[in-house]
Amino acid sequence: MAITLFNSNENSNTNENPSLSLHELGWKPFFQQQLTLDEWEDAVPARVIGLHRSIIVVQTEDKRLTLPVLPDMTGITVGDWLLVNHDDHFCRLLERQSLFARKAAGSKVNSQSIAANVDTVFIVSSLNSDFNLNRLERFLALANEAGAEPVVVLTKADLCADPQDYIRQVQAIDSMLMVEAVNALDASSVNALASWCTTGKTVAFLGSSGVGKSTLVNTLLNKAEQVTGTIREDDSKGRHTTTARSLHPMPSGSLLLDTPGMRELQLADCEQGVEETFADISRLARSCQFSDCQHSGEPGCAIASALELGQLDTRRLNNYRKLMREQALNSATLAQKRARDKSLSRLYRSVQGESRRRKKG
Ligand SMILES: Nc1nc2c(ncn2[C@@H]2O[C@H](COP(=O)(O)OP(=O)(O)OP(=O)(O)O)[C@@H](O)[C@H]2O)c(=O)[nH]1
Ligand SMILES: [Zn+2]
Repeated sequence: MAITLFNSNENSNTNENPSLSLHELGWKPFFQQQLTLDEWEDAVPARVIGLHRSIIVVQTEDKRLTLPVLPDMTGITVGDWLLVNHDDHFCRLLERQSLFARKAAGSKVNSQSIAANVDTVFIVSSLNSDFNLNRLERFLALANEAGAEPVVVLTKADLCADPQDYIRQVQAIDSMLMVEAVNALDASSVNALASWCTTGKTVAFLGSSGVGKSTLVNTLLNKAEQVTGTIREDDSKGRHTTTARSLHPMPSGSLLLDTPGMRELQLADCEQGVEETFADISRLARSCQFSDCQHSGEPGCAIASALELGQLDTRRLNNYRKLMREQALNSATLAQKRARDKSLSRLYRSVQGESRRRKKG
């Protein structure tokens, strides 16, 4: 996804941008209740709106600040709420209401935060040969794992003979799921998303390449043309280009969280997200006669009878099994890698210790 930034120079601790109220920045009782009375006196809430290699750009109720990234600030990501004291120094990170994270293998960082405090994630799929229920379920599992409300947006409705048929297919996944079919190029059609894009709501987009995410965003931003997502940024070391990872206010009052990391999200350590996405199957499994039922021909299998009665789709059951296997496999690979890194560093330490002892001796 490539969109235009509001302000390419984010490196000035000035009051150059219009002030936004805390509510407009996405502040809610969930964050408010985390503050002590002392903290209210000594600090102000600040939302992370931009993230670059060595600086974090935050917006308080009355100013924009750039903070240097200090060691105790690692893991902070765009969308986070921080407390900043009256000298503009970082105090602490507030607990997140939702978090998209990439489970990265490695000895130091096991999980990389990608986007925090997203209220609604639009899962975008186009109404053409790209339409794929299995893929939608995969994105739903990611949204559920993150704790963000998913809304399915079916684009290219103008090119589709029967969008209603696709809407029905998506609703068959989960009757409570919100689904909208739109022409992403047409503002009046995209207006169907207005109720999720109200003041102070943070929204993000997930979906494969070419499904119309940038088009949707540009329509929401009232932009006629699209500009690429890299920005020029001034910092103390001079001018250089970085990848945008930012939160942008939109004309509707909502905040668009746009970060390239959303593309690389994988199903790993995601069991809860998958279970939530397939809650109907977990529910059925609980009423199988045997508590360890494998649903492969055992007597009294509730899943087998739901399949027989047409209450459960074979496709959906297969995809559930596939995504469970996939997330377990990815998690196992991560665990192995972590264990390997750990034992390697133990080995290095013991070798170092040994050679030191030899030198001494
Ligand atoms: N007719 C029609 N064309 C659309 C619609 N949505 C997107 N398109 C076209 O589909 C193409 C791809 O759209 P993009 O918005 O670039 O897709 P994207 O999801 O941002 O793709 P990436 O940047 O690769 O992730 C563009 O040519 C759009 O003009 C729609 O609702 N109707
Ligand atoms: Zn069973």
